[in-house]
Parts: sequence; C-alpha cells; structure tokens
Amino acid sequence: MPSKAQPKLRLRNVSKEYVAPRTGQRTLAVSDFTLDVRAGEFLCIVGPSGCGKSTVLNMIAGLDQPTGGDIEMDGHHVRGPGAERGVMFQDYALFPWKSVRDNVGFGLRHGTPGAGLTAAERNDRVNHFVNMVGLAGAEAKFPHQLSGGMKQRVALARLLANGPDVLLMDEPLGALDAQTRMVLQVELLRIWGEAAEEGDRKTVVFITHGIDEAVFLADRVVVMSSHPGRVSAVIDIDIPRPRRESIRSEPRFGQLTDEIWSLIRDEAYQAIA
Ligand SMILES: Nc1ncnc2c1ncn2[C@@H]1O[C@H](COP(=O)(O)OP(=O)(O)OP(=O)(O)O)[C@@H](O)[C@H]1O
Repeated sequence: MPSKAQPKLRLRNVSKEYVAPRTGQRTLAVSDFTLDVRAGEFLCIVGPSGCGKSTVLNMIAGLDQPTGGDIEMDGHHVRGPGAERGVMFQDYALFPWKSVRDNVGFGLRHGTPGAGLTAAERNDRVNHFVNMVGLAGAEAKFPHQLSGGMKQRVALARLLANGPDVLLMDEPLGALDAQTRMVLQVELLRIWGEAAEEGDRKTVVFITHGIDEAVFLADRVVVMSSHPGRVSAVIDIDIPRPRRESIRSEPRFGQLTDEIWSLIRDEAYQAIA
C-alpha cells in the first residue's frame, strides 16, 4: 500500500538517448530529469518545441524506456505500459469504423480494465463516462460525424472508462480551435474533480504548448529547457480552485503566464529559427 507521503510518480535522473538505426547518430533528448508527482496532482509540462516533453511522457507511460535513471509509480519500477497509466494524444486515435459507444468501451471489451466485469457492468461504465463528457445522445455516431472537440471527448471517455490511476495527456487539446479548447479546459477540470477532495482526484501529467492552458489547469507547471531536455523550473500555480473562466483576466494569471514565458522565450525563438 503506498504511503501518503510517497509520490504517485517518481522520476530520478532520467535520461533518454536515441540512436538512429541506420546512421548510428545519437540524440540526447532528455538528461538528468528528476521530478516527483504527487497523488491527485494536476501537473503540466511546458517547454520549447523539441525539448523532450513527449519523450518524458512516453517513458512514464512505459511506451519508451529510459537509457538512464529510474521511473517509479507507487514505489514500483515502471517497466512497460500498464492499465493503471492511461495515455491520451492530440490526434484522437479513435477507431473510425466504431461508434462512440464502441470506441469508449474498447478497452473494457478487449483489455485488462474490463476483466471480471459482466456485459451489463461494462455498458453501465460506458454510459457513465459518455454522460460525464457530455456525449449523451451521440452514442451511435461514428468519428467522421463528430467535431474535433467531440472526438476528444470520446477519447477522454475511453481513457476514463479504463479506470487508470494516472492520466498521461500529450497535448490533448492541441488540435482544437481556441474556443473549443477553452471550453474543454473547463470541462476537463470538472471531470478531473476539481470540486472534489484532493484525495479523490486522478493524478494528471499534461503536456501543452499553451502556457495559458498550463496556468489555467495546473497545480504545478514544470518548465523544460532543451538540448538536452531538463527541468529548468517548477512553478506553483497558486490560483485557488475551482477555477472559473474569469481567472484568465486576473492579474495573477497574467503574472504567472509572463513568468513562464520569460523562462522559455529565448529557447522558443531558437527552436523555430
Ligand atoms: N524516435 C526518435 N528517434 C530519434 N530522435 C527522436 C525520437 N523521438 C524524438 N526524438 C528527438 O528527441 C528530442 C525530443 O523530442 P520530443 O518529441 O520528446 O520533444 P517535444 O518537446 O515533445 O517536441 P514538440 O514540442 O515539438 O512536440 C527532439 O530532438 C527529437 O527530434
């Protein structure tokens, strides 16, 4: 049983070096990355393009292996993917030939999350999360009939239906227009359980290019620098919850976004030069 003081995730001096198979060229994408993520925390990672954000997330997910250091969840080494760590990407990753209902229920029918559940229990769980993300009435639709925002709601419902303890989100709102994005940020906080006790919330690691998105969502923002990717700062977002739309125009919101932008501005310009 994990102790209360134990972090949910612990990354210790994690590094990742890619070696190109044909040329043997080496890229040190991440180096000496050390971070604890508390249980129930909403943690955002920002940094200039190519600084290693996705590499870090993929290693936590177990989709990629560190070449140095160690990653633990609840005190156990992460050795590969696991149902307790759910991943969501920018590109929806829905099955185009399956309905909303079948997309959401896919992991329950074909993976370990549904083990031991009866068909009725699986259906109940699918309905619960379809309702939670605001897709009631759209269960029989197919992805091509949905807007981008609705597709990401489906992907979120599928992620939640699988019951992971940790949500790993790689720019999940990155493909959406600005308005849909702001609406879904609010929805995401509601679904995460912003109004609930901290102990009842999932642990979230959320990658974004949007500094304002990170400040709106996060308890803490990890700022990465690049070449190689490292933690350059960890900023506490001391804006009380629940967070309403109106906080975006408050002075503290602007101060925090300015502070984070000042930390990555030079590298961000270099990354696109
Ligand atoms: N499979 C791979 N093989 C070789 N190099 C890779 C591989 N994946 C990523 N890299 C390199 O590792 C570095 C970090 O990439 P990564 O995608 O993690 O950064 P990122 O911060 O998520 O980027 P972005 O903000 O553009 O999404 C980059 O230099 C990238 O080119």
